[in-house]
Amino acid sequence: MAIDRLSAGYGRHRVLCAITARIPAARVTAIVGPNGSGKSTLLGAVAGVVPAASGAVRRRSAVGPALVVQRSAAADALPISVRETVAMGRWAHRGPWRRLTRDDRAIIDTCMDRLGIGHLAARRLGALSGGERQRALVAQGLAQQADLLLLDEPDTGLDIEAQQRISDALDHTVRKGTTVVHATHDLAAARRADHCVLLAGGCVVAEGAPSEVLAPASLERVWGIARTGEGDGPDGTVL
Ligand SMILES: Nc1ncnc2c1ncn2[C@@H]1O[C@H](COP(=O)(O)OP(=O)(O)OP(=O)(O)O)[C@@H](O)[C@H]1O
Repeated sequence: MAIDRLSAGYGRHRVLCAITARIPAARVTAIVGPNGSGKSTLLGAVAGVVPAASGAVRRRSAVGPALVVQRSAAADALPISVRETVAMGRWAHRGPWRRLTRDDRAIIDTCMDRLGIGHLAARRLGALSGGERQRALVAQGLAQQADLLLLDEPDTGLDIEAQQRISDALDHTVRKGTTVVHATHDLAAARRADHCVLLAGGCVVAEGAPSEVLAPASLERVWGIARTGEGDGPDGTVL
């Protein structure tokens, strides 16, 4: 996927300023940057839910991407079960009546199992813990079987098991050919990605291999701090 001079925002408030980036296919790309740097807006613009003011997102596929929003953005009050939440991932495949096929049901079960939430299928989404809910939203994203999966901070505030489940599920879908792009504050997760885009103030500061993009000089430039790795706290310091 190629993002070419993409500008987008909300009304008159321009957030992204001519973003240009190359997102490698069937790989994991991490979008990093300080709070308010435009990570969610970029994901939204790529997904088409935030309209582009100018520029373009070029993809080979005509199929829309799957977007997994931050769990805080998911409506807790909806009387919807975990299974129904994951099933929504199949709606785009099923037209207005949304009658699920046997294949759809098998995909929904597989996605719940992959995230370790099969036992929660009948529970109400709003009654789950934050980590459980996040896993349900990732399962919904996987159930869409899109070739581009966009995730907004899927790892924030999760325990190690939930993080590992999500990470394993994403690795699996990448091996099957899906392109994954996730926004994160977790530098360790960003370093594990294949590609990294660093944003500040709605602009791309650096793009490329995580080891280069997240080098101490960039971190210092963007956050005003130098993190040299060992002896400087855990690699996964959340910024
Ligand atoms: N729905 C909205 N309406 C108006 N402005 C918005 C909206 N969503 C975000 N913004 C503004 O756009 C800018 C970028 O926000 P965005 O959520 O894209 O940043 P972010 O890098 O994802 O931040 P964070 O790390 O805090 O999640 C901020 O100034 C924010 O206030």
